[in-house]
Amino acid sequence: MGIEVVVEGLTKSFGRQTVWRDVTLTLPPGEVSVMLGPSGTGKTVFLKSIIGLIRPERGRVLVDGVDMVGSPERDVYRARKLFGLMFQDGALFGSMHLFDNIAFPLREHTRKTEQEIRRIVMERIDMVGLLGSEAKFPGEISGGMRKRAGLARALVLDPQIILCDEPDSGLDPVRTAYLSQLLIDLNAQIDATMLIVTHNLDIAATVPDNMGMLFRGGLVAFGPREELLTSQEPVVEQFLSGRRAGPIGMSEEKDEAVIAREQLDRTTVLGVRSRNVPQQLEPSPGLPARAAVQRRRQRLLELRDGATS
Ligand SMILES: Nc1ncnc2c1ncn2[C@@H]1O[C@H](COP(=O)(O)OP(=O)(O)OP(=O)(O)O)[C@@H](O)[C@H]1O
Repeated sequence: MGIEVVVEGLTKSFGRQTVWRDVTLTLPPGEVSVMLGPSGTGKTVFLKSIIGLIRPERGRVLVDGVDMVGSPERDVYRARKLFGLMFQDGALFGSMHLFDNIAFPLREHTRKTEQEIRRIVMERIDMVGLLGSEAKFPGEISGGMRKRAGLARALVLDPQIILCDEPDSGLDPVRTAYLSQLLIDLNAQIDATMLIVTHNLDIAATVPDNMGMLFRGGLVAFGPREELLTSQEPVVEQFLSGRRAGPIGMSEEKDEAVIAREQLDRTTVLGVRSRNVPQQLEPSPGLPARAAVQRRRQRLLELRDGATS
């Protein structure tokens, strides 16, 4: 089962620019969470802070007893092995074919034999639907396949926490839909805690158990999908409904084209801008049910009972 990630009072600045202040949230074990937010609000910096690649000035990120912000580098390095990281562009080595790209972390960080490495790599290649493409080079395959290869590489060390930075960037709507299904299928198969940073409202509406939103230097909301998708919070509501009027404006470092594309996304995803909660994706037929669903139900019941007692 995935590991809980507890973020407490996290503040990060670059010089005089505070990216975000006092961010507190918990990624529940094995659940899928999405972090939304206009461009430049610090979503990538947040991911990097969770894995200890960026050290915020204040706060803690607790992972398996290690504070990724304040613990000694050797402890952070050890805890980092619990993570799988999928970068925007797949971050593949152009000179290696897919098999070697995906095998790279195993050859770098373990003493496994080539036979074991082959078994693991082929299993992960199968999981992301790339069987038969292992001898291809990144330059010979589509953007969607490169993303899936990046995901396969993020999976080889059996991560208990998976961080995905804009997994949909550059993908058409159909490929994005396949990717959404793949993320849910992976969660059903490996029960890892997942955090996905995205602008894509289709992913936000159908994939995660929990959603959060960063805006103008802070976390405006984080909670169960049902709450966020029906939220009256002006920033969240505007972002999810795609209206121009509202607190999110041109100052959020977007150009007209980005705004137009995002608005198109939102209209399509949420249908006639209804505030109904879209259905969450289920694992593909033949796969196990997501263990997180039952745990989450229990967790939310306990939260509700705690609030009413
Ligand atoms: N190493 C760095 N040094 C200085 N400033 C940085 C550094 N990394 C990020 N920033 C700044 O922090 C802010 C947040 O950047 P970040 O990439 O996290 O935004 P984002 O929300 O992921 O944006 P996008 O959605 O466009 O990818 C930006 O203003 C960026 O310029």
